[in-house]
Amino acid sequence: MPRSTNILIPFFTSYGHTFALAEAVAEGAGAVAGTAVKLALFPEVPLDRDDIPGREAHDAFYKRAREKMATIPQATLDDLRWADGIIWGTPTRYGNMCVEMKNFIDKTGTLWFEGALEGKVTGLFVSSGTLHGGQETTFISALIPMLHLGMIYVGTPYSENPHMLDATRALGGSPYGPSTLAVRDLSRDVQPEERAQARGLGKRVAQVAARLKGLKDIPGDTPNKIFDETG
Ligand SMILES: Cc1cc2nc3c(=O)[nH]c(=O)nc-3n(C[C@H](O)[C@H](O)[C@H](O)COP(=O)(O)O)c2cc1C
Repeated sequence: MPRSTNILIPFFTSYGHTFALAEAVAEGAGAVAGTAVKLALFPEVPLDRDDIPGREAHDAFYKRAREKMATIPQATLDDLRWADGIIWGTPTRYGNMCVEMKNFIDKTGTLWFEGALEGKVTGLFVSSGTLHGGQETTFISALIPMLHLGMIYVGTPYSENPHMLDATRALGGSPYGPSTLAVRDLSRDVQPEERAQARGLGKRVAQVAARLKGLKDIPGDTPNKIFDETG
């Protein structure tokens, strides 16, 4: 019997918006026959947080998100080995990925050395506070380590996401991937179009990963070992 296609969805969320997208991504991937899906949280990096206005309300969102995610395990490097496709989720932090995701990526040196992630399929999803707060820079900057690791990036096309052409409403989502907006007081819910785009990414990555599974092991002209000749 053929092995299933394994899709890992590692993510971080402070207040739950990225988690809501992660659930939709998981739903989309899980709808593809023969796919096993695992959600996993990047370990939290403790920060000395400043006392921003509205801290109490933010803390309530944080606590509620932790309750909802009580059964979700922490992401490990073995999860990355297990996966045929990896769909990463991050809140925007100053136009970039969150420290939790970067911290996790920076532990993948051995996997990079082995080429263990080469040929795996990847995608991203993002939550930001505001529409122009750096969603696209978050996607593009987070894509860079994926390419260093040799992964194959999958985005979300216009044909499946017509809301991306509707410039009259503040909706997340771009060809780079699904996204949502939390707004300043965190009160905005993920919108149906954003959820559908997240499901679409999950489905697309699962389908492409199923096709490309084992790509790295197909014999070619170039040995797949980074330091074979250079030492
Ligand atoms: C340190 C910090 C930096 C942030 N930087 C940005 C930013 O550059 N642009 C933006 O739109 N939102 C920014 N935000 C807001 C977060 O993106 C927002 O809280 C997040 O999308 C909520 O997602 P979550 O519910 O999954 O945590 C920042 C938040 C924090 C705490």
